[in-house]
Amino acid sequence: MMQQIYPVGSHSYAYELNKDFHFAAAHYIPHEDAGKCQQVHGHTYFANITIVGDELDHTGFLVNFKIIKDLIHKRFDHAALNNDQAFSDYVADQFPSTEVVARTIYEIVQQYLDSQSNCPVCLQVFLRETPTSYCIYRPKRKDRI
Ligand SMILES: Nc1nc2c(c(=O)[nH]1)N=C([C@H](O)[C@H](O)COP(=O)(O)OP(=O)(O)OP(=O)(O)O)CN2
Ligand SMILES: [Zn+2]
Repeated sequence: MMQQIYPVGSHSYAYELNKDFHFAAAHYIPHEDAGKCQQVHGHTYFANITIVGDELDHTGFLVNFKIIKDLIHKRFDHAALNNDQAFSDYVADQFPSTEVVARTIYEIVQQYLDSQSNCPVCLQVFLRETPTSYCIYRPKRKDRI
């Protein structure tokens, strides 16, 4: 796997953790304006997830790298994204575009982080769909940054 640093906005948290992983998945965009993307096709997605916080947990981790990968990889690797309940063929904001998949990954990760007593925060999800196309999803925050 290529080792690379991805752009992250400045923040004042003490710890910043990044987890990289791949997953292979099929999808289509169910709208005629999506051109060839209307046809079912596959990608080897590359994800980089950035998590920040000020406190470590009982293991000395901000969050376990393995859990972050498993949350996404176990659900989406070798999956047909359009069949996953996170996505819909009827609402554009839920079509499995790079943007929506990146946002969905954020939502899954942050939901897990919300259950942790040391309160880590997912700052952004970088999602590469092809060698020439990627999206960064950064939730809007009023606090800390
Ligand atoms: N804003 C978005 N635009 C497009 C998305 C998307 O998710 N968000 N998706 C697609 C297609 O699904 C396709 O997977 C990617 O398209 P594209 O980058 O055009 O792929 P190519 O490999 O053909 O790119 P080249 O750089 O021309 O080789 C389309 N648009
Ligand atoms: Zn695609």
